[in-house]
Amino acid sequence: MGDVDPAFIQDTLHRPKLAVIEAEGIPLIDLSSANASNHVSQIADACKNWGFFQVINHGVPSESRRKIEDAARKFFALPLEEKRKVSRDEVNPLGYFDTEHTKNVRDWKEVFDCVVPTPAFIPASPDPDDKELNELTNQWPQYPPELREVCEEYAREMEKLAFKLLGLISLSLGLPENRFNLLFEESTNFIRLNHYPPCPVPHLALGLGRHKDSRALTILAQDDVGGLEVKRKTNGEWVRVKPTPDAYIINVGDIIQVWSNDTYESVEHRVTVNSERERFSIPFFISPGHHIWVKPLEELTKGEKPKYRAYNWGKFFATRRRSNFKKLDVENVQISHFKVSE
Ligand SMILES: O=C(O)CCC(=O)C(=O)O
Ligand SMILES: [Fe+2]
Repeated sequence: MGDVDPAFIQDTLHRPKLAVIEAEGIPLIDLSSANASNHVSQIADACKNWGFFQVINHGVPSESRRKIEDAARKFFALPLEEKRKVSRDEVNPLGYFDTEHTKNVRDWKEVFDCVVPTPAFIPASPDPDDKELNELTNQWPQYPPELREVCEEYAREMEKLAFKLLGLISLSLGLPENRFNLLFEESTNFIRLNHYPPCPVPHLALGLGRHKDSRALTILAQDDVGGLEVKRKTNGEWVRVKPTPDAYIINVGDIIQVWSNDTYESVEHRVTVNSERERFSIPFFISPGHHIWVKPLEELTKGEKPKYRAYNWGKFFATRRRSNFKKLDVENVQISHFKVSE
């Protein structure tokens, strides 16, 4: 193991297999208008069977993606002490971070988080009686100077795509296309820049441990290296999402699972690393306003029991944020904690 910090080493059960299984069958949906009549049923099948799909002809200009990818490379190439000037800390959850732990094992990665659009607010504490809000403040590095502008431009493109996808998801659940729109007023959307450096022990560590995304929907740009693995619903096997040039990978997050009363499930995924090539990825997490109470939609629970109690998104976020900062002995707050017993 050489000099590798034992904090990175996964339990035997969670170590990646050496033989990669390519995911056959993760749906690839062509969002160009010529195919519009199929979009809703394609999305319904993808959300039910995989919780993941890829989109092409999505309308996001490739220039906008190239600019943010270039800026991310420039930022992560800076010396550590430069990056640490914009480090996230116990007060500010945004900025640079290289000591993330997922399920208490350290991830082989470094990240930069920013919230867009601004201003965005979250509760000051997890305490339900504390009504104080804090504004989320981005920490922009000095270099590359264009980072802020490219993130803001990229976020505007992501939002357009997000509303297109949320509209299709809503239709696929038998709801009006704009059903979700109001829930995203005063959103807490954020962009994460991920950098996974080459790893000397790729069979023992993970770039990002198995997890589900806690927000509504994730739109991910991955580069051509590959490493994202999805837990296939049919047999629980980890399968690799093959990089498709210019495509976006979309996955349903926990909030859509709750809104849809489990019709669509948030699926576990993880990232493997390799000893030769660094990898970059950029997820955009679409998230409601802090004031939103997340619960199964009434239209979908007529004649059916809601499977979750309502939880306040802002308080959930504040609780996660507090525990994310430290390596914990207890499990992070999860939607399963709000599940109504059968
Ligand atoms: O890097 C990737 O491919 C996935 C990242 C991811 O799942 C996340 O940041 O939540
Ligand atoms: Fe994720």
